[in-house]
Amino acid sequence: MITFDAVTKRYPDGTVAVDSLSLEAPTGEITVFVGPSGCGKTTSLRMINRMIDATEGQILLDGVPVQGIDPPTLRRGIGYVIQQAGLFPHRKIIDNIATVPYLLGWDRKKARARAMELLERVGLDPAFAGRYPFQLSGGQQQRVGVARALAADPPVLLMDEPFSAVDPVVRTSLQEELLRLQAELNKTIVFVTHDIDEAIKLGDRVAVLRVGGKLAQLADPKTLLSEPADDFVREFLGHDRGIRRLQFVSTERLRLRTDLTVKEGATGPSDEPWLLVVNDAGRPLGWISGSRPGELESYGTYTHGRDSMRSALDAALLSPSGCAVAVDEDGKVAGVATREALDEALAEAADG
Ligand SMILES: Nc1ncnc2c1ncn2[C@@H]1O[C@H](COP(=O)(O)OP(=O)(O)OP(=O)(O)O)[C@@H](O)[C@H]1O
Repeated sequence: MITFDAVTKRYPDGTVAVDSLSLEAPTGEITVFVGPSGCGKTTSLRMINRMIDATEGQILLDGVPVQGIDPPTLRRGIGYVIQQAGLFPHRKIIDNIATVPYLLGWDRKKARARAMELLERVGLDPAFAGRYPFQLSGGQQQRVGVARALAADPPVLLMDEPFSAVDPVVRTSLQEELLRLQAELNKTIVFVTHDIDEAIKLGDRVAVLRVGGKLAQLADPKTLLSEPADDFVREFLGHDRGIRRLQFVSTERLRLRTDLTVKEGATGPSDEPWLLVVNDAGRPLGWISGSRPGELESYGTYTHGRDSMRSALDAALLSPSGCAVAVDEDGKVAGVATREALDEALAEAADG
């Protein structure tokens, strides 16, 4: 566990970057620091591995004050990932990943074997091992940055806006990769971002900081969205706070109709305005309407019980029928969530 105990950082010019910050980042969880530019996120993060020293108060690692640990020893147990990966441009990918094991005096063969293992772990082709950073895309470099931080298997990982320099699609896949890795590795992660969506997606706990380095709220994402502590947090969460809350509402209890699907080629007259056509394997092909029986219209799917109500609503909005297609883990149609069913679920979510 990482503990901030009344930590203040005053820079020599008098700027108070962090003001009496007290919070805990529990072991095995992702704690996200989020807030507007200049609110002290990076300063807070860097005080953990002593790249910056606190002016007052203390930071404890499993109860031990970091001030008492010499920085090289401290950093051996703390992986650090930054924006744009910060790879050594003249070193091959494999040697970039093996940087810390080399520093720790591992033999070359063992360090390289570890690097190869990590390359695969972060979802990269082993063939990249012999390339140089400039021969990789930004997203791939970022994965190498994560692999490098994990190389010596540190219990703590500090991540400073690691995904903010890549496009939104790559960013989403990096976020998912991190969550997948974390489910296996259970590191204690402190993650800095200015993007509230990223904070909500990744954080077990989210610390919202305001300019002046003061903690505005520390809560799990669901609580943050439903009970913002004050106007600053409310505003920072943005106007679509309600929609975001749906991310935490399960589709398990969403009522499905199974009488609105027809096999391909078996369509006949129906009283229903829309029917969903499925193939022999039970996968969706498209909607047909009574008014245009020959044409298959687009549809949106969500995985029933696994995806959230936000996904179900998104799926409904992608279908001209206004209904969401519920599929199982194999992509087979489990049923259809009609507007009425979605309405009921939304009313329930608003109550709860
Ligand atoms: N070396 C320094 N000397 C003086 N002031 C500094 C120094 N480094 C940072 N600051 C100031 O401290 C405050 C907090 O900076 P910090 O980089 O921690 O914020 P941040 O929340 O990470 O911002 P951003 O999202 O823009 O990176 C800012 O007002 C910044 O200008």
